[in-house]
Amino acid sequence: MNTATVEIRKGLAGVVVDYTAISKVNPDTNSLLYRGYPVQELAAKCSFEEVAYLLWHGELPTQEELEQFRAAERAGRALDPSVKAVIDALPTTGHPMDVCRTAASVLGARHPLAEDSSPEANLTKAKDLFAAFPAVVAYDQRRRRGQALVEPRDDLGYSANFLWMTFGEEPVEEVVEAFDVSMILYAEHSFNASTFTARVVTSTLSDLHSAVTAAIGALKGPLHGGANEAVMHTFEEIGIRTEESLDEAAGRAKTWMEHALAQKKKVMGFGHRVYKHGDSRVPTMKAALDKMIAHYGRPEILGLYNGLEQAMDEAKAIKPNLDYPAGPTYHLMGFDTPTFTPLFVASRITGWTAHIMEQTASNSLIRPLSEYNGVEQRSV
Ligand SMILES: CC(=O)SCCNC(=O)CCNC(=O)[C@H](O)C(C)(C)COP(=O)(O)OP(=O)(O)OC[C@H]1O[C@@H](n2cnc3c(N)ncnc32)[C@H](O)[C@@H]1OP(=O)(O)O
Ligand SMILES: O=C([O-])CC(=O)C(=O)O
Repeated sequence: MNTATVEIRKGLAGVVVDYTAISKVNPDTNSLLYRGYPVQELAAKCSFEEVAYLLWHGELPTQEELEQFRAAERAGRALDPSVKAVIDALPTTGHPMDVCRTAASVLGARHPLAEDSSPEANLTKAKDLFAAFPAVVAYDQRRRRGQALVEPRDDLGYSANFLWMTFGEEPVEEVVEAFDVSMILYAEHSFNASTFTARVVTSTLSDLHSAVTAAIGALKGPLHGGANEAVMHTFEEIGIRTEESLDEAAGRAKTWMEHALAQKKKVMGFGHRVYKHGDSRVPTMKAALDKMIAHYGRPEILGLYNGLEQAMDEAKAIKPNLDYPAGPTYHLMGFDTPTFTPLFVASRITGWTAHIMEQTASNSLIRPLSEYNGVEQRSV
């Protein structure tokens, strides 16, 4: 084919690849629906467990279904000793996302339904991963701090137990609510890079854990999930000074941003492939961040947040994405910066596995074309 007649869509930008009934991202109205429900409404009225159930089943659970699901989730929370042994064998100098990727793979290799990709088996495996992952993320942060494993508590909900296993202290309700909101907002976002990766792997008729393991690899990068960690590195580079006023912090952040943009730097936590007028999830996540700033009494964090946002808006009119308010929220809660993207993994397991099941139900091998632009045919 003549190159002049071929339209190359780098990064598949603007290309519609398939149907999905799981979520609808509408950049014109800045809206995001999970199975028809606005995500803001789900964040205000539902628990993360209910939202996970909705993503997999297409409907919110009845009270009885929720109780059954919660009981199964609580029964699957303990860290599998073989997964713990593998984590313990990994260096603490490596990135926690490598630990997540390895843990997903080990959980797959040990699952009794590993090679069964029937709808029932995939649903079971999705729910098992959902239940098992908080222990992986929580334990990995603890071991890096030289702390021992904290066993799960089955009298706590998903988010309260996650915080309990991470910090070994019963969290206050306000913090649990903000964390739960972040899990709901991170759960699903149509054909983003990691979900698409999971669908590509699934399209070869490979298994669910292989698809999730690959998706974790895709999420790690700073152009995708790794941006929540990168946002905190920006805050740290500017310098977090607890004694500083909101205005002083905002001033320093603005100066930092002006300098960064003058050097043509990409600042993580801003911009989005689909949303060009702001990310639908940011107002809800920012409200959760505001509550945490008030709860922990940290106005300087708001100063840094506002300063960067204003300077970016004035210079390039580029808006923050979900990772921007999520990063400082997790920081205030006490998570170590490299743990932020693993928190995203724990949440996005729901969306990924819903897409894996959707892809399986209506499969076609994903195999696009490329246009060759190397040297013309020649002889050895
Ligand atoms: C949960 C999530 O995964 S949300 C995304 C998280 N990722 C980030 O926060 C990483 C930072 N952001 C980015 O790199 C980009 O905005 C992306 C990758 C998310 C989307 O990018 P694309 O749709 O491919 O747009 P692209 O990167 O081409 O940017 C268009 C223009 O805006 C600029 N731009 C976009 N984002 C940023 C940014 N964060 N900082 C500075 N400039 C930016 C680009 O430099 C480019 O400018 P130019 O036309 O003068 O060259
Ligand atoms: O949709 C995207 O490209 C990235 C994103 O916001 C997400 O995965 O949540």
